[in-house]
Amino acid sequence: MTPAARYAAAIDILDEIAAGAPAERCLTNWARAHRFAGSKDRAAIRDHVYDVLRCRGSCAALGGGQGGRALVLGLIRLQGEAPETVFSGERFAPAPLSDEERARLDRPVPEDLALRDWPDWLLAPLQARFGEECPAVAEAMRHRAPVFVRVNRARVSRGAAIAALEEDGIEARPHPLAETALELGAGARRIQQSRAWREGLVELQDASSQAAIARVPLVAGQSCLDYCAGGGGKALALAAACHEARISAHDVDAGRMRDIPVRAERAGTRIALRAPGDPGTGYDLVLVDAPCSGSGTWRRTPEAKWRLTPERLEELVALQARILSEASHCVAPGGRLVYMTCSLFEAENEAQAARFARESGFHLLEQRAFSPLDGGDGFFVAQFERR
Ligand SMILES: C[S@@+](CC[C@H](N)C(=O)[O-])C[C@H]1O[C@@H](n2cnc3c(N)ncnc32)[C@H](O)[C@@H]1O
Repeated sequence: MTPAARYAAAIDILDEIAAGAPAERCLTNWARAHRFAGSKDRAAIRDHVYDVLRCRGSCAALGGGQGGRALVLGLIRLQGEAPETVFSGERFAPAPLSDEERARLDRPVPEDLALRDWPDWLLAPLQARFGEECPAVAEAMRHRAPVFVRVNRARVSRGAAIAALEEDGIEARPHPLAETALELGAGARRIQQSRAWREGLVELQDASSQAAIARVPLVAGQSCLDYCAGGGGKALALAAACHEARISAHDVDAGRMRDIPVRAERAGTRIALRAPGDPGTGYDLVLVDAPCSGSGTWRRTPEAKWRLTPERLEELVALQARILSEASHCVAPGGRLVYMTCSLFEAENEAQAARFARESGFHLLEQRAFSPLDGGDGFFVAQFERR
């Protein structure tokens, strides 16, 4: 496909998304209906769609509307390309610009583009949390997130992991957020085909999550419950950090833990699965990686930022409070509870931690928030001790 044809495909897909369909489903359906498109075409189209979703407000302002064509015109302007090279009307390319679209190109570019890419109702929480850094954080959230892997230190050194990735043509360099973190460069898309990944030397995990896990003081012989284990990302990181700890995983939805045994085997470790509603008690450490807005990860899931509503955020805050209360019963006297979210908002982070400390028999020991200005996703970790 020509570059212009890929933009034309992105226009069609963005029209479907604007009509309410989820982006992933639209991309899959498009690929099924266009079998001639190769993997490079599909990757480029996907990048265009996600670049628009990340910057939907500024693309709409620059392109003059919310439809696929206007959004892609806005994206081309944002990227500093000449619109006529894409909107050429040549075979499979988008139709040439109309007079109205052409007239739009002469209008000045608005100055507050980064803030337009953040939902209006969430500007106040962003401002409250980040103050003077708010525009820089909003700007960072408009760009693609780096790809990070966690080196499985139980298996391999950081240097050996870098060498193994290089054998498969994947560039990797250490990232300062965590000793286990490698940021991938060229070849990152091939990570799950690499020997290093297949043999459990590395696992995909954001650098902020790794930095948060590095703060968890799990020691040999202790018992640990990952109360909201999902696919087991945090449980696996804890197991790698402390091979001699006994780690259990629990989730309200057993199906979400389906991959944990396979992932644990690949990593050369063992994680015991608990049935939903039967997490057990008396753990030295309980981790609550709570369901949240996911706002810290919106560079990867930009659709979610336009979908979140004030009502949903309120529901999430209430759910987090409920889960913290449930999980607190699993902690042994004198044990620790660690609360994590991948949110940027105080309501889900500092305010939630302060409320829990006020209302429970737990004492807040420390908390740390990470923002995309640190390099990884937005993330929050708070540690409590049971009195
Ligand atoms: C942020 S995700 C966990 C991600 C996971 N820890 C990882 O690193 O891959 C939150 C998880 O909480 C689970 N969850 C939601 N409500 C819950 C509840 N009441 N009790 C336990 N788990 C719950 C969800 O099913 C979801 O898997």
